[in-house]
Amino acid sequence: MGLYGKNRPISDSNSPHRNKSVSNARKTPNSTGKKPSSKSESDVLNVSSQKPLPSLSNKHRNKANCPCNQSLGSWKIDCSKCHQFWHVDCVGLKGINDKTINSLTEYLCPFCFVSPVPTIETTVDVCHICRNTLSLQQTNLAYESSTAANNLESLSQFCASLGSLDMDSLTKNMDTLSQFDSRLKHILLKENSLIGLDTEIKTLSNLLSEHKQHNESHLVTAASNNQSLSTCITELQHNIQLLQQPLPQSPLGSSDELLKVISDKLEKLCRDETDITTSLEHLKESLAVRSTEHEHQQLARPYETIPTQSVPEPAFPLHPSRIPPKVECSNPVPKVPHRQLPVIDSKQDFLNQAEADELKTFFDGCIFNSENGHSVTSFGSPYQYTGSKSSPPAPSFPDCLKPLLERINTAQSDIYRSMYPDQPYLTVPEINSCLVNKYEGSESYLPKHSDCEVSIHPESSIFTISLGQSCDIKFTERESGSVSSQSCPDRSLYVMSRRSQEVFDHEIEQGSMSDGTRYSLTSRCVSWTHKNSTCMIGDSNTRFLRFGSHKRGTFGEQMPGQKFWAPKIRDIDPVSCMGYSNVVLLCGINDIKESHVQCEKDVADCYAELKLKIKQIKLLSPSTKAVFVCQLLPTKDLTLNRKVNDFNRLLHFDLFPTCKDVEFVEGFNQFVCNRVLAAELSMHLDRLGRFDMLHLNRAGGRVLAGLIKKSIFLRFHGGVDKRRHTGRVNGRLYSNVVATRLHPSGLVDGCQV
Ligand SMILES: O=C(O)CCC(=O)C(=O)O
Ligand SMILES: [Fe+2]
Repeated sequence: MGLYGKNRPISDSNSPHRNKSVSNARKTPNSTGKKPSSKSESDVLNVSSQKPLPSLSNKHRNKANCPCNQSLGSWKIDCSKCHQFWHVDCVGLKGINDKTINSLTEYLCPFCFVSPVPTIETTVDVCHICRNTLSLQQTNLAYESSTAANNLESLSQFCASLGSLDMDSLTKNMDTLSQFDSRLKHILLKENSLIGLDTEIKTLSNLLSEHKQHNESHLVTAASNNQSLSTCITELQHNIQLLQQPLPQSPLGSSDELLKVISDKLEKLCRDETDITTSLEHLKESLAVRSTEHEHQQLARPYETIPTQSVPEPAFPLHPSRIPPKVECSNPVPKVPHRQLPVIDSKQDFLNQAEADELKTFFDGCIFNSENGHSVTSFGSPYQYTGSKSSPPAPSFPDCLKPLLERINTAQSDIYRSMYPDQPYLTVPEINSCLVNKYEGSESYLPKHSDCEVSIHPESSIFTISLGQSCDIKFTERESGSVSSQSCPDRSLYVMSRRSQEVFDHEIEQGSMSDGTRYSLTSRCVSWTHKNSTCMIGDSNTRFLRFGSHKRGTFGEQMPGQKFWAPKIRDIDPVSCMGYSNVVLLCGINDIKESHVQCEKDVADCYAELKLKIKQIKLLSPSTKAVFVCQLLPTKDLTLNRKVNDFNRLLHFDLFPTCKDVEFVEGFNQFVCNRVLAAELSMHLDRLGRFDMLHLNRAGGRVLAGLIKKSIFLRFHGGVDKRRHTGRVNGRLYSNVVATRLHPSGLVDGCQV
């Protein structure tokens, strides 16, 4: 076989048999002279005998011409068996280069290729293309008939049962059912919109009665509106009750009667709804006039005291559409002292001479990768830092470094325990990585930088041991530009905190070293899970939240962190957040609980204090990616709940839309609005089993922990910020604390924990 390619071009125009059409060579099977089979050909093949079968006898073909009989001008390939030439395009080899085709040792053309599926038996001279196709058809047919046979029995059973059906009554029943179904849908739709309307009316009439006390001028219209509205509401409620009553039991077949009862009630409801909507419009108009006038008065108006045990009605007449005014923080944000030292500890002669000599000899034999002004190698967990040109491999700690690592970990533990003496259950961040820098001669240097990498544990100290030639390391406070330095003689140690990296840069200037070699060994606690590091600051409701690596009861290894106690907003210490990727704040209830917080403006002041803290955190800790704020949880005290509502509304309408990288802790709304859930999650107050609706119990703590964890991980998994300056914040609808009313048992119901 071969190919007519560039070297052997044969175009159809060059072909000696160009004018001989292949189809001319075709013969009907009978004309081939072969003996016809006993069955007729169309019987065997199950094909129409009208057209001649595409049989191709070898003898009649013009083998130099492609059977397509067209001059396509493409290369040709010949069949190994029948030696018929074909255009490469005609046999589906278009695009394959001539080299590949020439390298084929065998090629069977469509006439000679026999499909691997069994071909049909025939004595007729049928070309293989047709045989293959027909054979496939036959196989399919066989399969389909066997499937049909299998299904035949169940089909015949079904047909038999169809015969015994009373089609008339079936059609009737179906009609009735579909009518019933569409009317039911209608009722459900109406009921939902009516419930919504009912709530809106209640809110508006509460607002109205509130306004009545302060403004008499519009009282007449409003009062008459209110009166007609009240009548309508009573009607509406009556009708809804009627609808909710069990419908009369009807004997089979009287579904039409049932439907009539329902649709009568429905019609009545619709009429009432129209009346109410009209009255509502009037009411809204008269309220709109006055709400502007009273905005400022309202902010300064003291909250009325609502007795906890005797008020059956909702305590929150506030409507979410009343967006609170923007709360301005004094600008610029007052500075918080960062309280960080560039070096928290240092020791001369940290290593003895023998230890130092052993290490120097070891490092002299190591391969270092070139960086700006110096070179590096590393051991333990890999430490990757911004601006690095090389990613040196990090083999495990060599034996000569192990005793040193142990000493450093003891020092780390001492520093950590002294910082958090009251949290002995916390796991000390383990120093697991050592980066060795090699400086050779006076030309070498270390560029200005800070070790504020996300992979370093925020509570890890950073230990640097110097070996060989001494030098000075220079620290610059970023904000003020003030400079200090630390001398690093042979065998000495200096320690920096991770927090200080948020405010200081360090460097070794060119010329600070004389000739000779200096090695520095910098050890840290490093892991990629530290990108989730979280600083939690909160009141007593955070008491059951624990960081640590235990599977149950802690946030686990994937979310390392530290908890800080802040009963009031003023106790939030922005310094504790430094270096953490996430900050979670759950604080404020004890502030608004204070007796001097008497009106909406006082609540706004508490909120402004929180907003200021958040701004300070962001200034002090550039590494912090997001501050997550928890809404305040409602309490058993109805008056306090009004303040809770006002505070939360400011979070929604002021904090989240105006402060970048401030996030919700997701899921709080369900958390506080589900009465059963809320009761289960709050502490028991007394022996009677009444709930302390201010504090979460252990289960409540677990739910809260779950919500916090979910919010943090959601953010990392591409949560999309869809903030809008409307009733929706971050794509979520703002919702008030659930309306509080007395439970029949006498316990306050509805708002919780
Ligand atoms: O060589 C030193 O003393 C400092 C090393 C250092 O700052 C670093 O590796 O990040
Ligand atoms: Fe550094």
